[in-house]
Amino acid sequence: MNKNLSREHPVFQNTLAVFSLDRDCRIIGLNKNAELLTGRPLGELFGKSMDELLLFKGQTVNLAELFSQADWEQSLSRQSLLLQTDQEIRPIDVLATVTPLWDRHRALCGALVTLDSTNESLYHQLLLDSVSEGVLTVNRDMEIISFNRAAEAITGWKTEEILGKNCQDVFPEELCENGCLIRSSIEREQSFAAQTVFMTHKDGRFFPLSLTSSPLYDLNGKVIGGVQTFHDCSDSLNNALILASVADGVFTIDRNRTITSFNRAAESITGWKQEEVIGKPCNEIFHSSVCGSDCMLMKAIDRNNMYIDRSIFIKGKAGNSIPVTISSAPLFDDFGNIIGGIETFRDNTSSIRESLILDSIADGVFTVDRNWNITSFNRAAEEITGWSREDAMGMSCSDIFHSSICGKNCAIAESLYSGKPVANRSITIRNSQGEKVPISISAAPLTDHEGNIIGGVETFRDLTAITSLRQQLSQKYTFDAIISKSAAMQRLFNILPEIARSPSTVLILGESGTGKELVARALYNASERKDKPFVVVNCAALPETLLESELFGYKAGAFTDARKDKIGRFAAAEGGTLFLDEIGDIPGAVQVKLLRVLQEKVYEPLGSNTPVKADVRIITATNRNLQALVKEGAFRDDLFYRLNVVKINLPPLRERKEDIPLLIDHFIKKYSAQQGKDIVGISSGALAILMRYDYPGNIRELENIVEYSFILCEGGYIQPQHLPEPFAAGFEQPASRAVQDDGPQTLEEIEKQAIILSLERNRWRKMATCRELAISKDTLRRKIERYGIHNPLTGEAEQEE
Ligand SMILES: Nc1ncnc2c1ncn2[C@@H]1O[C@H](COP(=O)(O)OP(=O)(O)OP(=O)(O)O)[C@@H](O)[C@H]1O
Repeated sequence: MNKNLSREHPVFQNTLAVFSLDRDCRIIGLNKNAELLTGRPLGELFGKSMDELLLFKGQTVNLAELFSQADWEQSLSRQSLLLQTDQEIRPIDVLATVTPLWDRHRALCGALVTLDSTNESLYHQLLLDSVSEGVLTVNRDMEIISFNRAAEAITGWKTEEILGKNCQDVFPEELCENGCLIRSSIEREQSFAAQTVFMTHKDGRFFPLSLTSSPLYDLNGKVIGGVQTFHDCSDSLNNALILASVADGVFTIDRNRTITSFNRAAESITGWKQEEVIGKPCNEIFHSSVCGSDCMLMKAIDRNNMYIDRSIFIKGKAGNSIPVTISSAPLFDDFGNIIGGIETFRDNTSSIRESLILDSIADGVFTVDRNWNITSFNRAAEEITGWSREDAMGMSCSDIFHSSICGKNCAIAESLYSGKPVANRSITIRNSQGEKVPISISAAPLTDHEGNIIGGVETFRDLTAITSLRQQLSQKYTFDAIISKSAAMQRLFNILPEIARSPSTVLILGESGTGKELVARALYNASERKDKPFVVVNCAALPETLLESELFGYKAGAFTDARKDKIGRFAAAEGGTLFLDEIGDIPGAVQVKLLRVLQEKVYEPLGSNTPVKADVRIITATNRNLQALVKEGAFRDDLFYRLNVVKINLPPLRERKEDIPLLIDHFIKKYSAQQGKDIVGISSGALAILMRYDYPGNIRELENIVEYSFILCEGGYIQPQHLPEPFAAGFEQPASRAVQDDGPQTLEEIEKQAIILSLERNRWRKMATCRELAISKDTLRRKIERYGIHNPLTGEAEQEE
């Protein structure tokens, strides 16, 4: 090293030694004079601490400490500094100036240290010109006494044009009057760092500047003026304005977790003001549920990774808990180095409130988008279906519910067709275990404020408990296979077990189809003879001669064709029950024989004189008026009295219409099971039609109607048009249109069809269609246009009333 180098050295006398330092006061650059002064090249000094090089008043100049002080940017006044070289410490008499360097987030990122020799004005100017920030100095009278090259470039003014002029005359800005920073620095002997103000360029343009103002001291520490450094911050201001306008909260931190920016939305979400939080550790502000080792932002910085949409809770200034969704990412400088992190956060209070409300509803609720994909799924829905919200979200609703009406009988689609919500429809779904769950659903389309269909909402209630209750109830309405809730039949149910147990003959009276045979079988099933045969003979179906041999059998040779013995139905029913239907139709000869069996419990087969014992319980039935037949002499009165020991009267269906829904339900289940169809019930419209009818054929006729409607109804609910003539008259729908079975349709397709059907029904009259669909005329016109619907008769999209 050059030990002779001193302040007298000619090179140093004419130039400046300049060092550039990073934030930790390590040397990251120096000029030729600095190399000459220290006698060491850049390679040796790079990365060395500046503190090791300079002593100030005999002490190490601890720049880091200086940096941490509020007014650190105050230049060190001219003092005798000791320059420490490898071998020795030499005093040099220089003016040392430390100029702070700020990054665009207003964070201190380093400094320029210049060591000036005694040729003040020249070196002062050289110093100023080598600074990339604009520098302006004024005396106490606010006259401009220096203006560097960067200041010229930024403001458009030349030094010679403004030197000696009053600063305010050159820069007549609004803030000159009251808020002049440089004047404040002079008056208060205080520095103001990185303030953003607007300044007028020489060409009249208005632009933002970031200003730092400090007092200017003489050698005795007296304030002789002020110095201002500044740079054009249009870019960073634009960024700041964008940041301020973003609806999400945004804040940035440096690598030490210190908050370096905090936007307006962040202020309104948390209640903190920017000036209260800048410079504070972020965990002291947010107290979030992940502060500490789980901090997403520090993870983002440490791992150079992004974390998106994490739901956490933070604390507001008032101590309130705020649910937010955060996304964190590292923040880079222009050279790609990570200098901190940025976090955006969105207040979820309202959506959480909505989902809390949804979750508090006891009914299952889910919504779908226009393609039937589930967009929300509440807690009750999870419980009823067994599917978790995570699994259900985004899936097609039919894949979750597997219900009997999924597809073309979809309740949401139906509510679109009818323009009315569907309410309380009972269906079955399969839960995640594949088990059937009975539920009651209500459905409606979801529309936005312009009436556009954006999806559908369905609420549903678990009917398992209700169903089992209903089953218990319906058990009350059944006796064996007989179903009825009518008072007369309920009385019968009460005495049927008694009758079944007794050996007495039973006479069942009732119109055709009222269930006489059913009652006879029920009596048999409940009797002690239930393990023995139950034999049915329709007395009206056989001619007189045949009936006798059918009942009592015959001996070989009894008549021409009787080649061998044949047992009769009495013998077949031995020990069991013989049901003689249409007993009013038996001829006189058979009446006699029957009377004998009833009285003596014996009979003789045809062609035999040997009596045969008969242990048979006899139940008879007729739809004829036996008493009238007795009166007419067509029926033996003694037989009548023998048969009429226990009489059961079955009322016609028209006298117990309350049984109709119950019976329909029963027959739907019966035929669904038989035919493998998924028909789950009857629509209220179809039921209303069937309730109005009188049923001369009684329950058999009702059963036939249900069986018929199974031919037309392919699934879901039996509708009026599925009923046989004449019930279905007037309910015909253009089948090809109403239900197009070519795969699942989107809500839009269904809506289009619903509109076409309604237009057709209303003969293309707009107002009537609007009324039916409960939409406005504008909405209808928009939808007609959107779907390209045309009146086939006129070819026009709309027809005036
Ligand atoms: N209460 C009921 N519950 C369930 N099904 C019934 C009931 N009553 C009648 N049925 C059904 O109606 C149909 C006719 O009943 P059933 O044959 O017992 O009538 P019936 O009075 O004997 O008729 P007929 O006088 O014409 O012989 C049968 O399929 C039967 O199962």
